[in-house]
Amino acid sequence: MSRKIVLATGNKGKVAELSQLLTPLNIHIVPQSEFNVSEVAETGTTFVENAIIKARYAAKITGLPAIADDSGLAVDALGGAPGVYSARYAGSNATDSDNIDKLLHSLSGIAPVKRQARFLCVLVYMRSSEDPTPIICQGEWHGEITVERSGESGFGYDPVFWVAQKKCTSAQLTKEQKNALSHRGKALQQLLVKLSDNVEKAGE
Ligand SMILES: O=c1nc[nH]c2c1ncn2[C@H]1C[C@H](O)[C@@H](COP(=O)(O)OP(=O)(O)OP(=O)(O)O)O1
Ligand SMILES: [Mg+2]
Repeated sequence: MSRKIVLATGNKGKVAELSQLLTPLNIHIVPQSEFNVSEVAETGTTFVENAIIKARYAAKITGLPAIADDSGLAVDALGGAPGVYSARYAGSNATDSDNIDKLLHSLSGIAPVKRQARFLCVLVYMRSSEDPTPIICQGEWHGEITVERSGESGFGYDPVFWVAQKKCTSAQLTKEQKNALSHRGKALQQLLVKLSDNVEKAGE
């Protein structure tokens, strides 16, 4: 019998990437939108804290185990900004496009060789809202910020994240290609290993 886990994110792009990679497990991943879980304030100063806040909240509302993703973009020339504030870079109601505009503006005049950045992703699995030992996995993906947008796939900052290995932006990769390289894909590979142990044990 497959076990249900709630995916504690309101981001459809994340849901698409995470559910694809979780398919091999004998678990039923349900996005939190199906339970009307509202947005929770991300008050932490680290990705780890924010991922725990989101997982704990979804687990509490649904009574199910939860997986949360907190992620963002760290740009070297900006001292690691926008970092944990990536989703709110251009303000609390900012769209992805607003955030990209602000990023390109902040980097205007910065030479291509000085535009290194990395995506960071923390995934947290909590068996319940009171789980004292959540499983925490992290992934990183290095790239450079372009001077203009290219590509329509993915979400967030993908249209301006240059992937040297593929000579295109991450918004020009297929979902499979992005998952094979990305911060989220790497964190999820680790989580899959730890989760398959855990879910098998819990399901016995
Ligand atoms: O693969 C990615 N490709 C492009 N951009 C990305 C990626 N991964 C994270 N990002 C950006 C989007 C957002 O500006 C921030 C995440 O913010 P973050 O709070 O974790 O997610 P969110 O608010 O969109 O949804 P939720 O909190 O419900 O999971 O980093
Ligand atoms: Mg968020």
